[in-house]
Amino acid sequence: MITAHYEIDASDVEKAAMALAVGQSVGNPDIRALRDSDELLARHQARVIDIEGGRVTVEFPGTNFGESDGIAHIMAVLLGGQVDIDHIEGCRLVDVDFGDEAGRFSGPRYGIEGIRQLTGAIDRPLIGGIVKPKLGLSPRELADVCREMADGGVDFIKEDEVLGDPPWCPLADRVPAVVTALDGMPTIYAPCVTGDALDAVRRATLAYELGASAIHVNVWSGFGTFRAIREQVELPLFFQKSGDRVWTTGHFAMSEVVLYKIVRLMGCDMAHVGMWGGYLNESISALEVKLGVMRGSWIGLNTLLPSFSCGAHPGLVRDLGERFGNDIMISSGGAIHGHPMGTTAGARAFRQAIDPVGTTPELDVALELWGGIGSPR
Ligand SMILES: O=C(O)[C@H](O)COP(=O)(O)O
Ligand SMILES: [Mg+2]
Repeated sequence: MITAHYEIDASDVEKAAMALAVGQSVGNPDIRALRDSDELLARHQARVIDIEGGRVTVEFPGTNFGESDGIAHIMAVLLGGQVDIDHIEGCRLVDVDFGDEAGRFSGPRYGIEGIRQLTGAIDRPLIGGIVKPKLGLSPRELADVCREMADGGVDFIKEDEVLGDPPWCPLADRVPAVVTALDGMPTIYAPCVTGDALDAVRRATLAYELGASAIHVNVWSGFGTFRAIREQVELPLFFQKSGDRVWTTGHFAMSEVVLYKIVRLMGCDMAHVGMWGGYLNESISALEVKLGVMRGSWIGLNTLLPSFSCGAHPGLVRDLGERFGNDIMISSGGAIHGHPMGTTAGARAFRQAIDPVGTTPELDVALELWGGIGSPR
């Protein structure tokens, strides 16, 4: 059984809730068919079990889900046809208990602990480096950028989400170039393989064969694609959220709790969580809710490492760690490559913000440029 919690906007919430339950299980929300026997309805019709104001809880019988019905099918049931009913003016999927149906999903292969083991970053926030310029680099230049970031001490590198498989920097050429450049270094490298399911899985497999040590996929690939890669490619998987607000805001949407539950269920090991400070300045409470979903104990699954980015700079590092704990990654592109002393210095400044040893000229320059340590709010 799957239990879904909704916030419904309708003049008649009871009618809306019934329309949702019936329409998303047995049939037309208004008209019963001749074959709608009592027995069939008892077995398959979703049940409205609670209504409090606009908050509605609906149970979907487990028998409605076959073993190979993945997240696409489940979401079509939980957040599908109700958007096509006029008298339901808004419907937000606030939370989901996937019940026994969660058992078909494997969750993160590595989790936070696994990522720590792979990188050797055991007891501190991790630092991620994002390749920038996002576009326009040749494989050789991209490899140089990655090497410079690794020299500066980043634990993880991802290509930015707008890098696909262009002819001037194809995946097949750039992955070996970067792998060679990072040879012997502990840094994890995640090429971006965002694409339609077929292409994303093919590209992830190719990246694995060419020696990549992680995989980066944007939300637009679709949740099932993350799961397919998780099952077929034995590498840490990074979820990049840009685009998520299309699904989490508006009259018909899922909450971020649901989003990150799905991301964890699909088997991602690291996920872009948002940012505190920077050009995406989310509230502490909203971030803590997401962190709870990613790092809290949940149905026996491995945890998911939250990656803060979108305007991160060294002046924010200490506060991020103090506020949200060690089990985070802080990822940056702009403030690494925009450091006046260059990319390696930019990466080093982030590391110095975590573990300052001796003099810290790179950090000092960064703090001068982007602001000193101090809470964003
Ligand atoms: O993909 C990301 O996380 C963003 O592009 C962040 O990049 P920035 O550090 O340049 O803001
Ligand atoms: Mg980006």
